[in-house]
Amino acid sequence: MSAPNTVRNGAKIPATVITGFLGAGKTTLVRHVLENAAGKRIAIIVNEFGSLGIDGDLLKSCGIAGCSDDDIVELSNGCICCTVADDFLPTMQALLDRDDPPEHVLIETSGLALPKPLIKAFDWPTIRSRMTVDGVIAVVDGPAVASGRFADDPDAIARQRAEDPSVDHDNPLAEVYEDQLSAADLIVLNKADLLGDAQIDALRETISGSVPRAVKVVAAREGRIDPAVLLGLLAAAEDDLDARPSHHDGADDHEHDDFDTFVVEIGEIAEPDALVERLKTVAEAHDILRIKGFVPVAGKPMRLAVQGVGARFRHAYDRPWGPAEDRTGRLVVIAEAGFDKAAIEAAIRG
Ligand SMILES: Nc1nc2c(ncn2[C@@H]2O[C@H](COP(=O)(O)OP(=O)(O)OP(=O)(O)O)[C@@H](O)[C@H]2O)c(=O)[nH]1
Repeated sequence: MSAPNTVRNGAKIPATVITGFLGAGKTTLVRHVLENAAGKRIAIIVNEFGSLGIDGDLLKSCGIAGCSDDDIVELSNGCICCTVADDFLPTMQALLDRDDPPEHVLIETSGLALPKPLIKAFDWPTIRSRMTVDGVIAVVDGPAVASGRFADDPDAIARQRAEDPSVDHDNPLAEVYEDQLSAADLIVLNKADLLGDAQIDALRETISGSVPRAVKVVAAREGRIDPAVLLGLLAAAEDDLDARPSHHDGADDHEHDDFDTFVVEIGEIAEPDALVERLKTVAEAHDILRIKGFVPVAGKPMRLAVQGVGARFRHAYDRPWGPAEDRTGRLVVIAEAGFDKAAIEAAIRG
């Protein structure tokens, strides 16, 4: 009997898990890897919290030679940490069973996903025999950390603990961020273009001091790190789970109900800059974490990709609207739960 086709010379297919909070630059980093893959056959699994597969769509429209739509698998509608058995494992199995299986698998988790349950899945016998986690890369939004986005307020925690001793954090973002960092074999301090040298040094020190073991922290712009480094960490993370503590260790399950998402549909807009100004104002007023999607602009055959992280926005035409696509704009909004959906929707529509 011949050996399974996925195990060549006894080697397992490496997988790299790319984690990091909403908007840190995970898709940007994945794109950089694909653009510099030097012919390596890479499959990508893209997971999103919202119900629209924006990241997968952005990667599919990237036009990179050798990167076909079949190599990009979208797992939308729920964080991968909670859908491991239902979505992730069958997807991985299908990739491995292809006639021409990938040489490397990149998994971009949602910005709210906890990486540990995903790494644990690689310890399951059916996957373990054929794959290994080469490394977990945590992408960090440098300016967001510098602004205290993920910081706990010790006084607030003390007050909450007095009422409920099981309270861990007062800031739900902190818990997700810390879990993502704790799981990492390499931390990419991204958006270095928005930071000064002294800030980068200080952040590197703070981050290094906050993780449970020595992990390299590398500053980057637009996720530009040599793929040979990113895809060659040889960490076998599935063998090393205890070194990656999670706030949810010991818990059977966890919830994402600290955060919520919805989609705003809008018609053709007249002018991109006016929309972006409106979005900035809404994002600030409602403390929105992430807005992203595609919008039709009057008179333009191309669709406008809009990306917002907090109140920082970028927009660019990415590809023409397809003949079968309705020219309806769809923007995914993600924020801490309890926001005023109707007010946000009205303000975005203008
Ligand atoms: N200034 C600056 N912007 C960046 C950098 N890297 C990424 N961005 C921008 O940050 C925004 C979010 O980047 P993405 O790569 O989509 O982030 P993500 O982590 O995949 O986002 P989610 O999947 O929604 O969590 C986009 O507008 C990017 O163009 C960087 O190094 N500098």
